[in-house]
Amino acid sequence: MSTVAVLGAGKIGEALLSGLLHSGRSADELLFTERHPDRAAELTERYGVAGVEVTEAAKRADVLVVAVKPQDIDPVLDELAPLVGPDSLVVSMCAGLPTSLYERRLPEGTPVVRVMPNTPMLVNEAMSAISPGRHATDRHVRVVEELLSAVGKVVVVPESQQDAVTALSGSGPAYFFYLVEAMIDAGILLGLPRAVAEQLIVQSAVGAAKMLAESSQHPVLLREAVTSPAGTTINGIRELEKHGVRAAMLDAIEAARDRSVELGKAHED
Ligand SMILES: NC(=O)C1=CN([C@@H]2O[C@H](COP(=O)(O)OP(=O)(O)OC[C@H]3O[C@@H](n4cnc5c(N)ncnc54)[C@H](O)[C@@H]3O)[C@@H](O)[C@H]2O)C=CC1
Ligand SMILES: O=C(O)[C@@H]1CCC=N1
Repeated sequence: MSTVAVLGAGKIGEALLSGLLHSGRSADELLFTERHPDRAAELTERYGVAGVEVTEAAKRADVLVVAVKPQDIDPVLDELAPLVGPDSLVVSMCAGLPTSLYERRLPEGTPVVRVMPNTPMLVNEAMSAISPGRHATDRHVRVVEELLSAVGKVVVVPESQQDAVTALSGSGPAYFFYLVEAMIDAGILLGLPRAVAEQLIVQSAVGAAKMLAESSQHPVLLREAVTSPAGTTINGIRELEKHGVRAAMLDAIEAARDRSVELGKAHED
């Protein structure tokens, strides 16, 4: 088994470490770097994974997964440049950052694969989209596919689609959580105890997600099956339409895509 080092163990870095451990990987095959010592100590205590310096991570790991914020990428590239080369494999999970940025800043021929995962990796239900850079071969793509298949589903997409993917599945869980939050508030408005409202909505979300994943029916048909003629649901749908919820979703995801593009542009030469 290959050794994987996560560079920057924040929310997504932790989700990856935790998901890989869940999937049966041993803590000895995982490493991380983290600039905040308290955070590093917390993760080592929680998962038994060693926090190391980037030099050691580059020496010991077969796959280096960059999971710092896009705004923090410059020092990471400076640190990595003398430590990697054509025999390394660098995986970027940073929103917006193109593989060409890494290729420009790292030694010629360094293979880079861009990935957009999401936080359900914590429960082995991630959706990850991967795109090879200029020097990444089919073998590199397979290595990354195999790594991320352990923590969820994986698709390979052209890098030109990564900003859209980031807006849809990278940010997507936040929009579902937001909706759930709003529906729980509605339960409070109607006078239900908070704990009951939470249970009703969370289980409805789990059930709806399972139906989406497991039935072969289109979401429109699943919704129609809940919407009885002259019933309750259609009254609710009319309000959603009046408030432009569908248009709001289109605008929201377009705005997220635009921000991903902007994050990439901030690192153009
Ligand atoms: N949070 C999410 O749902 C998703 C995040 N991403 C991407 O993952 C990356 C990380 O995002 P989050 O985990 O949310 O951010 P975060 O802020 O929680 O984690 C980043 C971590 O990197 C550490 N760090 C920064 N510079 C470092 C350095 N030079 N050396 C070692 N550690 C360093 C920070 O201390 C922090 O713990 C971002 O680029 C984001 O676009 C991608 C998909 C989903
Ligand atoms: O909000 C962000 O920038 C990151 C990327 C996708 C999800 N979270």
